Amino acid sequence: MFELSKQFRFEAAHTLNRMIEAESSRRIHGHSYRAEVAVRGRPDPATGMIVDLGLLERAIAEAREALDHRFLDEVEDLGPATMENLSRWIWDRLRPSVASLTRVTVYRDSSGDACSYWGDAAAA
Ligand SMILES: Nc1nc2c(c(=O)[nH]1)N=C([C@H](O)[C@H](O)COP(=O)(O)OP(=O)(O)OP(=O)(O)O)CN2
Ligand SMILES: [Zn+2]
Repeated sequence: MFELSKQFRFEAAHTLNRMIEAESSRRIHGHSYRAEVAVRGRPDPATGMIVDLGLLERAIAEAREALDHRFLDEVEDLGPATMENLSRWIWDRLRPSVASLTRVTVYRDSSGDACSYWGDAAAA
């Protein structure tokens, strides 16, 4: 079994309703995010690839375009702009074109935060 992954970065603003640090979180503020998209499988003997990284890059480019330099509160279907919802949102966007998708991880390196999503089936 192999895991192949690709990362991308995006900068975005959001607000958040929280029980702690409530006032500063409700103000519009921004973060630098890094996301990692992973597929698992065995390479096709003919191509030597699980999936062509170029196809992964195309799928990522569409998702990145919808997130980078955006106000995340306005991104359709995202809900509250948490790392949990971002990882699920990226999963939902990529899954139709990347069948072997197994994990999406969103990082906020400046604060050491990370959140991974393996799809709802993984919870069962
Ligand atoms: N379970 C979660 N908890 C929190 C999330 C989240 O996505 N999931 N997000 C936040 C906020 O985005 C908050 O703004 C982060 O605050 P903090 O870690 O204090 O980061 P800073 O904005 O202070 O740091 P920067 O280095 O400027 O990014 C909170 N909780
Ligand atoms: Zn924030």
